[in-house]
Amino acid sequence: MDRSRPDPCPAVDDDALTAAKAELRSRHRAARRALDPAERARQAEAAAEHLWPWLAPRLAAARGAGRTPVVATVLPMASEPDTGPLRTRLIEAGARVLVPVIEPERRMSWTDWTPGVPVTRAGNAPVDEPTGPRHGPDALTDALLVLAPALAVDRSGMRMGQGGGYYDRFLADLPGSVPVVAHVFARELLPAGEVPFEPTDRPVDGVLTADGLTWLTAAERPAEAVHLPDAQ
Ligand SMILES: Nc1nc2c(c(=O)[nH]1)N(C=O)[C@@H](CNc1ccc(C(=O)N[C@@H](CCC(=O)O)C(=O)O)cc1)CN2
Ligand SMILES: Nc1ncnc2c1ncn2[C@@H]1O[C@H](COP(=O)(O)OP(=O)(O)OP(=O)(O)O)[C@@H](O)[C@H]1O
Repeated sequence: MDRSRPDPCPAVDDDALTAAKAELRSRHRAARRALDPAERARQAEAAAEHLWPWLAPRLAAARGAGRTPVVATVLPMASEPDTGPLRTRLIEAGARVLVPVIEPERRMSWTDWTPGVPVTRAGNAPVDEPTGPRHGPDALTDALLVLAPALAVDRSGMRMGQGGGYYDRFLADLPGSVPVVAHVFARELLPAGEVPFEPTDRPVDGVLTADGLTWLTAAERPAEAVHLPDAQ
């Protein structure tokens, strides 16, 4: 996957960047809080449905080759896009589902999620984490997909998360062969250049919303973003 950064980097100083991120975060958090739970549930089903035509053949191919396909996602906070329907499908398709655990120094490890797995609330963020064995980033070296949380992402692939830098650090070391797709609400997919970024930020390859799966940089697609809601 092409993970080159958009160029040129916007010329903003650190304070302006921090302020721009804070403003964008508070705007998107407020919009998320206003979303009706029934609509959130509908959107979770729709997002899983849109991802499936791309994912299912890859899951089947891995299984056919005797491998257990690995997909990373999250156990969502109440305000985030729900990943429940997708996780259920993944387990039914024989995938291994890994979700993050917060570690010191803003690092993450990964644990297996299965239906009914015991979870505990993270110490310093409102997220649940399975209590089972933890794995380092190597568990995702050959992953089929990393579905990354974000508060907003723009069409150049720059994502803005909750502000901890957890995913930034993780993605910086992830092999470029693993596709990274940001999972957001449709209104959080913004025009290119609207998400402020730092040199440590690494663009995502695609964006999943309830409206479709959008690839931003994959080699087989044109340079500009292409919307493929029903991609096979
Ligand atoms: N579901 C999920 N798990 C995740 C992440 C994430 O973004 N989503 N993370 C990705 O880095 C890490 C946790 N990082 C986090 C860091 C800060 C806040 C935070 O400040 N949250 C706000 C509340 C946001 C809201 O409810 O809308 C807060 O506590 O005020 C949340 C998660 C690892 N696990
Ligand atoms: N690879 C890295 N190494 C060291 N510091 C980093 C790295 N990536 C990001 N940071 C720092 O982490 C802090 C938070 O970054 P940023 O605002 O981009 O987080 P985010 O993308 O919103 O959060 P997350 O990645 O957890 O979803 C910033 O101060 C940033 O400089």
